[in-house]
Amino acid sequence: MHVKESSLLYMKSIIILGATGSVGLTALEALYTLRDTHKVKSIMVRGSDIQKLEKIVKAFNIANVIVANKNAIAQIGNTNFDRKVRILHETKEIHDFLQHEKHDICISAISGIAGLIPTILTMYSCKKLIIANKEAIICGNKLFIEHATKLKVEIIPIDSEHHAIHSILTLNNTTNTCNTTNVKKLILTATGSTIWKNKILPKNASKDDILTHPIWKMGNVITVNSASMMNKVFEMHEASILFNIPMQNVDALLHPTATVHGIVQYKDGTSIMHCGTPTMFSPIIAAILYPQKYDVHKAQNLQQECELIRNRTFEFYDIDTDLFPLFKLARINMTHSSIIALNALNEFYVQQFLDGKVSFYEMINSIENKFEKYSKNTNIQSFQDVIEYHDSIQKML
Ligand SMILES: NC(=O)C1=CN([C@@H]2O[C@H](COP(=O)(O)OP(=O)(O)OC[C@H]3O[C@@H](n4cnc5c(N)ncnc54)[C@H](OP(=O)(O)O)[C@@H]3O)[C@@H](O)[C@H]2O)C=CC1
Ligand SMILES: CC(=O)[C@@H](O)[C@H](O)COP(=O)(O)O
Ligand SMILES: [Mn+2]
Repeated sequence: MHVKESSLLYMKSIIILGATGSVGLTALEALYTLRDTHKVKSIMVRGSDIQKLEKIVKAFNIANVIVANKNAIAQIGNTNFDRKVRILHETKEIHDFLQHEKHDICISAISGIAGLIPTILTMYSCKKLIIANKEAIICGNKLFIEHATKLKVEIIPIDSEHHAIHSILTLNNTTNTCNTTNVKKLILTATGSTIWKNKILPKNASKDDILTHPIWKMGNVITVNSASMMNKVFEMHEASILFNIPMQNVDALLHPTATVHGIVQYKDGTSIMHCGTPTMFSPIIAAILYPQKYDVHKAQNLQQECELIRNRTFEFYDIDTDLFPLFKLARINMTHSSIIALNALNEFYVQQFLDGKVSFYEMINSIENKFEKYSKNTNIQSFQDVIEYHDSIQKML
């Protein structure tokens, strides 16, 4: 047998949920680097840009393409998809496929609660979950972790701060068990986006201000969430759920350069900080290869990482709630249903903002005011309950 053939036998198969997005494209970039050992077999998208989709499918020779938005299917008829590509668009066939088609690794990178059910279903057939989709984690909450535990799915976070914390908590082992025994606090860093950089009060913030991030190039929704600081509120819950640490022991500090991504403070008064160039390439490739380590010199674009801390000043500040009123919500005790309500309100008003229907300031005020009204304690026992509760909140808006 030729060497090439024998290595094919060990090719790891990948499914990317949200392959056309910012995280999805970076994941594809990482997987291109690993193309001798990893094969992108399936992807799921909404179908917003069929030409982009077509390019990806061709470049990676992808076998299965799930398109969630049925209206996009009509456009696919006019494109050059190879006839061998299987295109799935009916809800039942999508669900069956996700639940039963075997993949070695799932990269969950759909934005919003729309990623919850696909991620949950994939856990039946794929045992390594690399996840960026924080809304799925916080809305699924303890049900999400119980589901993964029951199905023996290994979860590896790639949200940059959670990747940092995960790297610290697994420093002394290779089994993906996070050691939190002597942990006092988990601290996430926040850039503050342009709001902090240019000290713009929310009242004066324009759409251009908000959609230009000084550090990260991301999808629109998370870019807005970053500027409103809702991203950090979500991420604190995400950390609490993933690492099984009470919210009182999770904190965030403003750190404008995003050189340090996460800090673990121990009971003995010492802390470990995790630094890295602000690019999602690092968490993604680390998670794909975990527990093996990636050799940074293999990737041209990460050479600078060696220079990361030379002549640097590391600044950390408390998060100012005059600039970021929504950060007050990080200090409120939330039930499972109130987190779902908060996400539902946020998804609704962020979309209104992106559609030009409300200003950034109105968006923030609406989320804050409506949260008081809609955050009732409702019993959530299943993923179905999560989706129904989310939908019921959005119907009232
Ligand atoms: N961007 C980043 O650097 C980071 C992102 N995250 C998190 O990762 C997730 C993805 O973020 P990001 O990549 O920025 O988002 P993008 O908006 O750039 O991409 C979203 C992706 O999800 C797909 N999608 C959207 N809705 C649906 C749906 N209903 N069904 C199927 N697919 C859908 C989109 O398909 P289509 O293109 O066809 O619309 C696209 O592929 C979010 O939860 C975000 O908070 C976390 C850390 C960093
Ligand atoms: C890359 C990543 O992980 C984002 O979630 C990032 O954290 C957004 O930046 P903010 O710190 O500005 O929210
Ligand atoms: Mn993050």
